[in-house]
Parts: sequence; structure tokens; C-alpha cells
Amino acid sequence: MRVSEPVIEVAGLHVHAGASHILRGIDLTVRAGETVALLGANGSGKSTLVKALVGTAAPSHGTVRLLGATLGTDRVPWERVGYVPQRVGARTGVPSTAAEVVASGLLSGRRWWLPRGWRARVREALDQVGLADRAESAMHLLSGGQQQRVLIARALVREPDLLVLDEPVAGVDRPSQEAFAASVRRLVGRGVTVLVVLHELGELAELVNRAVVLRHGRVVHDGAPPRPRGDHDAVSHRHVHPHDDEAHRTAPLTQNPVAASSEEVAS
Ligand SMILES: Nc1ncnc2c1ncn2[C@@H]1O[C@H](COP(=O)(O)OP(=O)(O)OP(=O)(O)O)[C@@H](O)[C@H]1O
Repeated sequence: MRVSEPVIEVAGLHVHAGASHILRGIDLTVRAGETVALLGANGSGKSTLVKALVGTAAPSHGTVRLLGATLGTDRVPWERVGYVPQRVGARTGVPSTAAEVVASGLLSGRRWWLPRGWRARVREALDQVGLADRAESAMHLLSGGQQQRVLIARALVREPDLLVLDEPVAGVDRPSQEAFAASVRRLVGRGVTVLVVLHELGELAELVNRAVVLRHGRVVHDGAPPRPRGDHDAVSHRHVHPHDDEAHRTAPLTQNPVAASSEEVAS
């Protein structure tokens, strides 16, 4: 895949749910090899945008193209897409083991049998999220954070070209976040395109090269990721600021959508 090739193309996207107008005209292009963080306050529309990307929220207007295929019109190559949905607290009661859930990530709409060598791939994916020793554990016996890591492994096992993650590390402990970041780093190194909903860049900060910030269903920033909040206090921070008149003339004070969003995101 060429580096500049668009992997996600969203144009004029509106999503309604009942009387709620949730997404209000989203335009977004993500190109091959980019690692994009989707940020914004609670309720700004991040999950709805991700659901529209993977076809579980229907647009009321606009189009979504994934890997060159238009949702609802063309056959989308879902086998090339890994998706980790936002964690829901409810336990399903489905008596699956972690290994079975990860193995289900190797199935696709067209192929309902497991490929050769699937056991090793499942083991490797569980190893990447630090759960190799829990492969035979029933899902309902795993903690919420462990269940989330199994879902991440299910997305990784597909060896996707596009990985879409909705708050993948919420409720996941620090060592597992680091293991997850290492997995994403490996995928990014292989040219995988990543779109990840986050509340804080956290362990992924060094990997994210672009941030898209939503507010009230609209994109209010698309560009450089916000700097970590503690940066100003860091030992390495040089307290040199432009206070002369010239600096004020050339850098007028305008509202910085990223800074404003960071405040909201901190909720
Ligand atoms: N099916 C639905 N019916 C009605 N309203 C909905 C529905 N789904 C989402 N919403 C509303 O749309 C808005 C955006 O929700 P969404 O889950 O996309 O936000 P979010 O940015 O992902 O929030 P969070 O950070 O809390 O996960 C919220 O106000 C939510 O209550």
C-alpha cells in the first residue's frame, strides 16, 4: 500500500439518533501509515464517528469510504480491518474462552473456518497483550481490563491494514497499556494505519502524529497532537516565552481548540 493512499475517507457525514443530531458534517481523510488520535470531551461524538466508520451507525447524510470501498455500496474488505469497540460493562455470559474470542478475529464475512497455524497466531496475539497464560480462561472469569485486552488481541490477530480502536486502554493497568503501546508501535512500523479514540494520549503519545478533536459533533482541530498536560511543569521545559511586543503582534491570542479540548478531555 502506498503511503499517501487514503484509507479512511469521510465526506459530509451527518448521523442522527432519533431527534439527536450527533455528527454535524464531518470531513476526514486518513492516509496509509498515519496514526491518528480522535479526541474530544464526553459526548462529542467520537464513538459515533467510529461506529459510522465500521458500519454500525448509519449516516443520515454523507459518505464513508474504507480502503477504497464505499460503505453501503461496495464490498468493504473487512478482513483487513481490526476493530476494538468501546468496552461495555455488561458481561455477556457467553461461555467463550479468551483463545476462542481471539480466534474469532480470524474469521470474516467470507471465511468461516480458521486458517492454518491459527493456534500459534492466537497465542502470539494473547502474548502481545500479556495474557498468554489466560488463553483457556472463560471470558466471564476475567476482569474488565483483561476482557478489554482480549478484544485488543482479537483485533491484532487479524494483522490488519487498518486498526480502529475506541478507548482501548480505558480501565487497563499501566503494564498492559505499555504492552499495548508496544504492539501498536510494531504495527505502525509495518505501515498499519491506526485511528484511536483516546481521552489522553498517554502511552501512545510518541506514536500519534495527528490529532482530530471533535466538539458537539464537528471537527474543531485537525493537526498536531496536544502536548501532555504536565509538560509546562516538566524539568525539561524551558521557561522562555515571547513577551515582547513583536511576539504579541505576530502571535495574536486566539482560542486554541486543542488546549480548550484538553480541558474538556480531562473530565
Ligand atoms: N443511539 C443513540 N441515541 C441517542 N443519542 C445517542 C445515541 N448514541 C449516542 N448518542 C448521544 O450522542 C452523543 C455522542 O455520543 P458518543 O458516544 O459518540 O460520544 P463520545 O465522544 O464517544 O463520548 P464518550 O467520551 O463519553 O465515550 C452523546 O450525547 C450521546 O448521548
